[in-house]
Amino acid sequence: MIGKLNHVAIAVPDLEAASRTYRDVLGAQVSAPQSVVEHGVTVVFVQLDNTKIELLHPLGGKSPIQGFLDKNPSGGIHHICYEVPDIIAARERLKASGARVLGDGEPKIGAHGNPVLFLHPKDFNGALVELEQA
Ligand SMILES: CC[C@H](C(=O)O)C(=O)SCCNC(=O)CCNC(=O)[C@H](O)C(C)(C)COP(=O)(O)OP(=O)(O)OC[C@H]1O[C@@H](n2cnc3c(N)ncnc32)[C@H](O)[C@@H]1OP(=O)(O)O
Ligand SMILES: [Co+2]
Repeated sequence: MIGKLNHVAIAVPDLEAASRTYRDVLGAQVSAPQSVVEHGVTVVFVQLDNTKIELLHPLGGKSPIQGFLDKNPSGGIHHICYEVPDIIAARERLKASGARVLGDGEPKIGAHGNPVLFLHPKDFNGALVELEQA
């Protein structure tokens, strides 16, 4: 069911500083910040040869990543995103297996323009999992 690693997301307290680190210290290709209001984050993409890094910062007063940053003020790895060919089929299979699909269970359009869902970290060895139909 899961295919490629689409991205690894890092929640950061200072998006500009994190962007500079990836661009100037690690020599990576870094995008401009992109506000994704529906997801409550501002995101910067770090393009790698074989996957992407998402640098995330809370946007608005109800960001789902604010709690994570409160607990991890220096930031940290927030989630991993796997690609699936059919996100509805994946959702149904996961629900049938007892995994918790977060939110209302309906896919939203993510930062890459594809439908995404999130799975509870407690069901996946403490890792927040995102699925993206690609
Ligand atoms: C721009 C879109 C972009 C894209 O790729 O397209 C994105 O990726 S948007 C990313 C932001 N959106 C989300 O993260 C949506 C899914 N996340 C959530 O629904 C929440 O963050 C949730 C439910 C995972 C955690 O919410 P909250 O922190 O408010 O709840 P708790 O503090 O009660 O946490 C419960 C339990 O889970 C542990 N936890 C929380 N976040 C993480 C995490 N990122 N990785 C691993 N574990 C996490 C937390 O420590 C609690 O554990 P406990 O042992 O009970 O303390
Ligand atoms: Co993501």
